[in-house]
Amino acid sequence: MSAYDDSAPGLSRRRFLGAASSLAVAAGVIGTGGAAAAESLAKPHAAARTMSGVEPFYGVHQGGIVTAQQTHSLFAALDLEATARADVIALLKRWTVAANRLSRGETAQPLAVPKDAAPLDGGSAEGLRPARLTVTFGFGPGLFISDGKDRYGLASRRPDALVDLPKFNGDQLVAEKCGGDLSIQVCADDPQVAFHALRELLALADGVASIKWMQSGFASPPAAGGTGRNLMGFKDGTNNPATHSSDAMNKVVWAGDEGGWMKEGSYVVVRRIRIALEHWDKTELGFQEEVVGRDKANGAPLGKTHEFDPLDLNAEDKDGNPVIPANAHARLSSAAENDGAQILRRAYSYNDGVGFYAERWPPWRQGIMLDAGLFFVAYQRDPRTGFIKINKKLATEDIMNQFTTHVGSAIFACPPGVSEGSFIGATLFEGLAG
Ligand SMILES: C=CC1=C(C)c2cc3[nH]c(cc4nc(cc5[nH]c(cc1n2)c(C)c5CCC(=O)O)C(CCC(=O)O)=C4C)c(C)c3C=C
Ligand SMILES: [Fe+2]
Repeated sequence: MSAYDDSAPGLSRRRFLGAASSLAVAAGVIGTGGAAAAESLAKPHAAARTMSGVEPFYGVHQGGIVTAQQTHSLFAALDLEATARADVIALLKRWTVAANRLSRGETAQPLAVPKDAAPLDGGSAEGLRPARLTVTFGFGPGLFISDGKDRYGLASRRPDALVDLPKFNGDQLVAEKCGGDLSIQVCADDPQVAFHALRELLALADGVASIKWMQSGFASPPAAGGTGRNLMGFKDGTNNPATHSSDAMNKVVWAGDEGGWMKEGSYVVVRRIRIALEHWDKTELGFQEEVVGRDKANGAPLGKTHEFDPLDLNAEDKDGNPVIPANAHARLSSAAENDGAQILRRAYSYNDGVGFYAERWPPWRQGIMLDAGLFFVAYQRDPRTGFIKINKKLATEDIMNQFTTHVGSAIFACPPGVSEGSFIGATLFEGLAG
């Protein structure tokens, strides 16, 4: 049975209801365990990585960050329409209750309504398994200040680390795929469970916030286990910091005392990066490996044998040239080349069909190209010393830029996890009137 085998004796969403409360109790115990929680969330037993697995919603940290990556993801950014802070808080309370229910395999709201009323849950996940659903909420800069206006009296609580992202060299950002006041990322091992959850959460936002953009993604685990591959065919995620190490996560991912109300939360930067796959697929294998700086088959750093061997950035070939080229992606993104900067990557590949292109120069080619690539998702304790630091270098020097274009971009503060009886983002509003 593979780690994702659905034939394991499991519970459907309906049958699951009875078992959910005892699991929720167990989740509460894990959730108060701090470092232990991070460790157990990051390394689920193989049995838990079935469609029947439940990821607890309540805990010190939000799920979906150090959680072992699910196979499907939907990331949605919303714009706030509410004029009153109380309406925002009420939405966050509704989302909390619903996200907890959904992650346990229940409907977003109880179903009992009369025949002449619309059901409170669309029912598209009825009979499906919980599929390790996680819901991760984020607050964009617009929650704190929008068009210079302090709409909700929260401007003074904007975290210093929640900066507006600078324009990077080569950015081709499309406004419709950028920004947002709030974010919801749902991840699950079943795409229907993920979409159902997102739909229900969006419905609960009616009149308070509306969707601005959405990005779907997929990440398939290899049959033999280990690191998955991106659409370029390379193992992607090898040199991520260890999610099972609470020391590493406290250093790289979770905000500390400096974060104030964000303590135990994290900052997410997302980038929709289109990859010229037609061009890449015609590129010689040896050059592909020089672009990445790693062996395509086994993921080892160039000059090394095994995937997890450390990069030797000083190694030279017999002619004195660096074994890992000066402009290789793995070199330029490494901590050693970025004053120690590190991020936790949790990217998903995307496939959005095809798009038309026309070149305005001889020989005047036009045609259809795949619209596919990487939905890059990076968590960090501080984006200024994380994503921004690393991407400044990549944007100007990375040879991979020949094949990639950043078309979407956003940043969100993902508040700490929720304890039972509280609501997502509660620490932001502590001590404020109303
Ligand atoms: C600013 C951060 C990064 C962007 C943007 C980015 C885009 C991007 N990356 C790949 C594929 C790979 N990336 C790999 C390593 C890697 N990438 C980043 C950062 C960004 N990548 C970091 C910090 C690292 C780790 C560097 C290190 O310490 O060794 C790899 C190698 C395998 C691995 O370690 O994961 C691949 C492959 C693509 C396709 C892409 C945009 C489309
Ligand atoms: Fe990368």
